Amino acid sequence: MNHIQWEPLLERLLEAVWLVDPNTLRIVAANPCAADLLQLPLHRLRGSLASDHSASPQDLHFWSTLAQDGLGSLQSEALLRRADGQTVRVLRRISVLPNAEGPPLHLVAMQDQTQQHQTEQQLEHLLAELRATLESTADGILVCDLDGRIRAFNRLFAQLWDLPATLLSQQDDEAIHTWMVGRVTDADSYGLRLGQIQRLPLLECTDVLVLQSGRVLERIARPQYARGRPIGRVFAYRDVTERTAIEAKLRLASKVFESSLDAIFITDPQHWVLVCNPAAERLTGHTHAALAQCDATGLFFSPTRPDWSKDLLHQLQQQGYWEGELWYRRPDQSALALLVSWVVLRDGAGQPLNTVLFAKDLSEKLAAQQRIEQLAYTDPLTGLPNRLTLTERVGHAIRVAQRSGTGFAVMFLDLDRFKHINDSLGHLFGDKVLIEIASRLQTCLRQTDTLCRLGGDEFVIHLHEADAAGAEITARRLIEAVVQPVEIEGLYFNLSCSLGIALYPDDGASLDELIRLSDTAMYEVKERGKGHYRFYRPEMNANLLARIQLDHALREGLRAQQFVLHYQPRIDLRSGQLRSCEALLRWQHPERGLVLPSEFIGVAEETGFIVTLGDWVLDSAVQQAAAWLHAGTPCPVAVNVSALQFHQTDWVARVARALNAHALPAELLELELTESILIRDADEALERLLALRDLGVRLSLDDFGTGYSSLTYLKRFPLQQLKIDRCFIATMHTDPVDAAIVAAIIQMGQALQMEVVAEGVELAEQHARLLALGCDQFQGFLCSPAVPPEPFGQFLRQAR
Ligand SMILES: Nc1nc2c(ncn2[C@@H]2O[C@@H]3COP(=O)(O)O[C@H]4[C@@H](O)[C@H](n5cnc6c(=O)[nH]c(N)nc65)O[C@@H]4COP(=O)(O)O[C@H]3[C@H]2O)c(=O)[nH]1
Repeated sequence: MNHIQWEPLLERLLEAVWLVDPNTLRIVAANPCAADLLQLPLHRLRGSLASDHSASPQDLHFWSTLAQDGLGSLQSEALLRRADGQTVRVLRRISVLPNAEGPPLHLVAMQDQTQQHQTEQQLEHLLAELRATLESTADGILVCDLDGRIRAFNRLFAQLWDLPATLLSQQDDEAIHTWMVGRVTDADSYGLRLGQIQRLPLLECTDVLVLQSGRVLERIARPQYARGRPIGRVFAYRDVTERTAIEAKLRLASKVFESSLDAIFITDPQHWVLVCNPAAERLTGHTHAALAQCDATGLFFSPTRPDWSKDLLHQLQQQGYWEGELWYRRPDQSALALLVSWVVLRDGAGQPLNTVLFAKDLSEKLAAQQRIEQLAYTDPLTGLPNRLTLTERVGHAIRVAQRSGTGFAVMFLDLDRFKHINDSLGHLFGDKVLIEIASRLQTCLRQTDTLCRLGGDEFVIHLHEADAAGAEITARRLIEAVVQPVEIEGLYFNLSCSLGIALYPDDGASLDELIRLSDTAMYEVKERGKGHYRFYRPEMNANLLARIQLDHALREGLRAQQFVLHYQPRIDLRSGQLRSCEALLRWQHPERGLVLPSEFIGVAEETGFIVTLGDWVLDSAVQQAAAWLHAGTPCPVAVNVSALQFHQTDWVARVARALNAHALPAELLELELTESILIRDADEALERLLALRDLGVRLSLDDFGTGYSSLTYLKRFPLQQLKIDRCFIATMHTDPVDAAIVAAIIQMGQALQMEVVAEGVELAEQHARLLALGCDQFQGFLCSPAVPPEPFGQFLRQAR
């Protein structure tokens, strides 16, 4: 049967078509496209077995099974062989073509798949390449669509996030996102940021994520575009743990560099400055720009080692570091001492890269050292050597003297009444006086002598190789220097000093002993009127001992009730009537008899025992006045108050207690105060005096004329009485100056409406003059000395 009749029909088809006889599986007709496909002329195609063109065993097998299974509609891929031996992949569709003239035929239509196959292969290749690229990037990549669904990720991503194997195989986006949230340290911020990134598809951003494992990831999120539109997002994760740590270290190093108190210079290997820190600018007084490109070795100098830089270069080369003390001259020409540490930095091959030098300012340390040394050896107020220096120098002098047989003198100098200055004008003023005196004393001495301040107003002088004659000359010079008028803060006044001298080796063999002995000699001067000098004599020690014994005896005496009060009347000058009396202390000593206050008040004041003794006097005098009052012979009693007593904080309360205890009206008690009491802390004194006045006690100023005699406090303080010191009364009838002073005091008292009492009136002549001058009262042997209470009581009764 001829099937070529089909060919005109087949010719029009665009696909390659065969008609195959199902029995013989021979091609009975074909179209030109089929001839082209196999590159065979039609006539050779016709009649050939379909399987002749198969290029794969599967295809041969296909035709053989088709023969057995019969007709059906099939579509499959097949590999054909062309005439030139090349294979061609086709998509083959086989369908049944009914045939009116015989059994149905197989219509085999074939589409050349070569092109498509090539495209697919190229695509696959491209995909493989893309995958390889994805895998070979240095970052972990996660690709998501706009809704956050995961489209791809690479192995590194899985590694960085420690994704477990189960998640890798599951393809569960939600589980992967949850895993990631669970890995970061701050899940809240992570979630917020991710939400923000999702809401803004065009956002490009870089974030740093810290994972709980300690790993630090940098995440770069970029939009993914297709045809100009964002279709998703690519997240690139990079492990920056190490980099972050290095950056943190660098930041720290930079902070240290910037904030270091020590100057730091970084130089090139030839020591040219490249960089320096702010401390270096402060230290040098130059800006960074001015310091850059300076030769660092030229910045410093060493006054003691001119060739220090040679040593530096040698040691840097040999050992890689150098340390030493150098100096820097600042622009204002001041020189700074520095501790410089110089270090060489080398590369891996050992070649010098840079040098770093650290410079620490030593000025404060040096100043502190100097100050410590100064403090250790000098008196901070006057700058004079202190006892330590004196000990060293005298120790040396003793050693020299022992060898050479020479001697030296030690003097103890104490300012007279310095305490008054300190108390009345304040410590700061007192300090200025001491500085002035120290400098005056210094000018009287040779360089080899040592003037040392022991403390307070006490000075010790070591007179180098001086004998008694030399010491005496120097002592006079020193006293003369002290008595010159002093002017401080516009105030002029005079000072004096007492000075004791001890000689080495005659008096003592050690400094301590010589100081003690010269102190004893100085004390002796004080005792005998001050303002002079004395050499130590062995009997002086006995005096000191006597004072210690006296103190002891006084305390014992009070316990044994050996003290008594005597009373001296005060008489109205005009009427001659008894007005009041002064209680005066007496010590009824079992062996020494009646001892007067001049022999013990000084020691009692020195030791502070005067406070106890004064309390006893106050109480006894108040008791006596109360007794006279109750006996119907009232007589006001005046009691002497020492400075130490007055400055007891509860002094007013003590007075009130004594008055209450004996029920004495306050106006029958008079307190005699000295000027020094009022001068010291005048505000406090005024407060106390007002409190005493409020109690009703009369207040009297004793020994007026001998002290400061200041009008200011006479006006300011609530005093009712002024007592003219007896030294003026004693000579007022012979010395016109003293007479004028007495007259002035009386006039002043009258002007201030104060009663004026003259003390120590012994002569009728004195009495007459005082009366003429208008003095109110007198007290003195002319009338009566102080007498025991009984005769005084009698006196009172008679006077009534
Ligand atoms: N040459 C001479 N002297 C006369 C004459 N009239 C009185 N005197 C003496 O002059 C002193 C007057 O006392 P004062 O100036 O307060 O001076 C007193 C007073 O400062 C102090 N004193 C006496 N008793 C006490 C006391 O109880 N407490 C305190 N803190 N000091 C006392 O001792 C100083 C000396 O006291 P006394 O030796 O009792 O000496 C008394 C008295 O006996 C006279 O016509 N000619």
